[in-house]
Amino acid sequence: MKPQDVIASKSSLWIFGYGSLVWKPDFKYKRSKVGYIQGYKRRFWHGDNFHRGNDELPGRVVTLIEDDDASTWGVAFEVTGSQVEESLKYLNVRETVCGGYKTQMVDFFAEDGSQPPVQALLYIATTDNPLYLGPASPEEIGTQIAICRGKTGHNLEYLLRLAEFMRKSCPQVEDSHLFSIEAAALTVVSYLVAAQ
Ligand SMILES: N[C@@H](CCC(=O)N[C@@H](CS)C(=O)NCC(=O)O)C(=O)O
Repeated sequence: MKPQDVIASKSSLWIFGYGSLVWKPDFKYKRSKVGYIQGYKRRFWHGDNFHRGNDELPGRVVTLIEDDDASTWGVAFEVTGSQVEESLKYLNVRETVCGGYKTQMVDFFAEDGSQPPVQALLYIATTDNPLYLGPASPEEIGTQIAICRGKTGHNLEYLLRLAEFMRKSCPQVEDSHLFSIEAAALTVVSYLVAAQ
């Protein structure tokens, strides 16, 4: 059986989100927990020519970059029964077909320590992905996000919703990468508004 078939045959599965999934899972799930994964840092280094950008002006969305000293906070969603296949089918289109992400299993640690770590599926866009854009300054990334939009909406919404989630649900986490890009994007927006 292919790994995807093994996963889809499970009666229960945890799916970890760290980007748009934290604020817009858009699939049915039994329960969710805020928590983190170890060994990865979240970076706005993945391009998006569908949801939040297009071929001429690709947007910037997050992916995970391996870093033994880092952890990334987000939300894990438990899907059970028919929700497993339904969520995987939906996410395959949203994440893999439209977004260039691939699946990977990691250990998820719930914030409340209510359970030992559980294996969770996540979607990651690796550096060999044709949409990978790589590192850039907060100002460059913020400017790109401030001016891009795609079929799902503005790239700015993607950024601000993630920043809002981190402030509300993970206030103890200082994500300088995320918040420096947010500040840069809002500065660009203020200039664009003033120039009108
Ligand atoms: N895989 C990450 C990132 C997911 C992500 O942002 N994927 C994009 C695909 S490029 C998406 O679903 N966008 C939908 C949207 O922007 O509303 C997560 O777990 O949240």
